Amino acid sequence: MTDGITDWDPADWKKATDKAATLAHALPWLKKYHGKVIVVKYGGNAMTDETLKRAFAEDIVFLRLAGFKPVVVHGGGPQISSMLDRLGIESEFRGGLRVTTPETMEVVRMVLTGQVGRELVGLLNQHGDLAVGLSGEDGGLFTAQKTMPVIDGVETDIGLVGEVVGVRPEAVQDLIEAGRIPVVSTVAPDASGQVHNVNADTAAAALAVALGAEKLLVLTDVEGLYADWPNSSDVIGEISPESLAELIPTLSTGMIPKMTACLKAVQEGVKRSTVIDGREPHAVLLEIFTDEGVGTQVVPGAATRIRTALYSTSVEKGATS
Ligand SMILES: Nc1ncnc2c1ncn2[C@@H]1O[C@H](COP(=O)(O)OP(=O)(O)O)[C@@H](O)[C@H]1O
Ligand SMILES: CC(=O)N[C@@H](CCC(=O)OP(=O)(O)O)C(=O)O
Repeated sequence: MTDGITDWDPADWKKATDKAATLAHALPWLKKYHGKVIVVKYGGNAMTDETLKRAFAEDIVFLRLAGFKPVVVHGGGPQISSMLDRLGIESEFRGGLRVTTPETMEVVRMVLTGQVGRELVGLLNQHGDLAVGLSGEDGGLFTAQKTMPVIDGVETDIGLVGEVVGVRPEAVQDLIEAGRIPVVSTVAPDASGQVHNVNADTAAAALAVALGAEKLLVLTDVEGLYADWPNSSDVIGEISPESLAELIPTLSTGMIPKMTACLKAVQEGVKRSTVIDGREPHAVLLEIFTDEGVGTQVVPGAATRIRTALYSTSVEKGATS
């Protein structure tokens, strides 16, 4: 009789050994990032699909349980536009930034802190109640100053839009030290208490600098920075801050604040910033645990490296947003 003795199915054994090999391969990155702060900016355009949102939450909780210190800064541009639309208020962007009247500001604050941030905290907390939401108004986190972007060579008033001029990261640091995952929405008061709408890429960069983050990861809805958008799907894999500074004036739409934020983060001490495609399930883990990385990395001293797109539909998908 052989009761109680079972054999491995060869297919299951192969799966188990593959899993062990994958985990062992992760060791260098686990060592590299253990105890390090990684600021992850989750753009509204990457939040459209429920499966992707759940995969994002899994990645962030994975990083935290693996000993990293992830901090999420979220956007919500499309969600704000959709709410404004429902309320019959038109959305207007100048230089990639939303023209923000006092009425629009009320909607921005409601959607970012009351809807998008809440949803993300809920998704993360399905894995163990680690996430805590806060906004730039909490604990003096951000101080904003009205910004007047130069558009077509002219300083332009676009309303209650701010840039971050001060960060008091203590509230976020307290949460990190308590083992929590901070989830930050980017509404920020100026010195008089008037709340301003701050582009989430800009705010994420300011927070990454203030926290001394190892990395700023920016999730969006394209494979990275296209070298010749919208004509070709060649992606800039790696670029130095100096070369990026030369390129930024030639960029359009949301890529202007995004790449400016990546540049500023690296210029002010973050080791590298990377734009990755949030439409790819588990994009965060893919970026962190691969040699080449994915997306576009801004790294001091890098020679510009251009590669063909990993999937050919990138430009068409990106160009629709
Ligand atoms: N050179 C470029 N490379 C990639 N995307 C670009 C480029 N120029 C403009 N874009 C546009 O920028 C968009 C991303 O910015 P944005 O819509 O603000 O994203 P998010 O909501 O993730 O912050 C892309 O979907 C694409 O349409
Ligand atoms: C000033 C400004 O443009 N603020 C943005 C804030 C949200 C954001 O940045 O969201 P994404 O990351 O999804 O683009 C806005 O109102 O849309």
